[in-house]
Amino acid sequence: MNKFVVGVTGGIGSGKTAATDRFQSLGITVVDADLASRVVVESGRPALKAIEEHFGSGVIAPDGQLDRRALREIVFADPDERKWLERLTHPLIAQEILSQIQSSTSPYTILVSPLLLEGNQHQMVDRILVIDVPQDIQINRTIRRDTTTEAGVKAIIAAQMQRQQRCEKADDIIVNDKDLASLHEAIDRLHTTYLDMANARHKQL
Ligand SMILES: CC(C)(COP(=O)(O)OP(=O)(O)OC[C@H]1O[C@@H](n2cnc3c(N)ncnc32)[C@H](O)[C@@H]1O)[C@@H](O)C(=O)NCCC(=O)NCCS
Ligand SMILES: Nc1ncnc2c1ncn2[C@@H]1O[C@H](COP(=O)(O)OP(=O)(O)OP(=O)(O)O)[C@@H](O)[C@H]1O
Repeated sequence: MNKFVVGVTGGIGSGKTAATDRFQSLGITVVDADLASRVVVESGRPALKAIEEHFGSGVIAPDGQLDRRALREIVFADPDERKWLERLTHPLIAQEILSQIQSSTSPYTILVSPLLLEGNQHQMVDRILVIDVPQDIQINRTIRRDTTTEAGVKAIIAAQMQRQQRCEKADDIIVNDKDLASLHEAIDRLHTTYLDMANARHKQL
């Protein structure tokens, strides 16, 4: 792929969305794996039918849509069920992501994904930016944002790559432990660097 793509990752509640909202306000197209994961299980899609057959009608809401909360409780309590769901949805999510990247016309493109480094998605990116936070901040911010418990957040953290391992794979790291203004300053600096890298790539072509 000749587009310059920056992958942004980090654990749940680390601030990926807060970071990528800033890139978007700078005019950069943001492809979001969490949003792509919703598209592939919309009602009427074959994946939703397969999920209903496997997990039963308890994961389908009265309006026919996926009951995300019900499925979340099952898959983060049982790694085998999570793996089953990932085997079904990850190839579809990858297709959706690739088509969105191909449609991007901004100077470079951001792919934001909680699982960028766990599977194959990192193969779609040229550079990896990790949004890193200490675990106590990660848990507190997620509880404040979602109606969830500390145990619920910890179950998801346990299904994700460990913080140190993630940081070892990063080209760039932002430690998001201060206010949003500090996060924005760090993003603005990286944006200049990424524009230079994307320009250098285009000159080579
Ligand atoms: C289980 C589901 C239905 C729960 O939906 P819900 O709306 O409650 O949560 P949402 O999708 O917004 O995810 C919240 C956060 O949980 C974490 N998370 C989601 N899926 C996974 C997973 N398979 N492994 C580890 N962490 C995950 C991410 O940090 C994500 O940002 C949903 O997360 C899902 O379909 N997951 C499987 C697909 C997947 O792996 N998505 C991750 C992006 S590729
Ligand atoms: N620097 C910051 N200061 C204060 N609050 C912040 C900061 N960064 C993020 N937040 C808040 O913390 C919460 C989690 O951030 P965000 O939603 O961006 O995380 P995320 O990594 O996208 O999470 P998920 O993996 O669940 O999608 C949000 O409510 C966000 O507004």
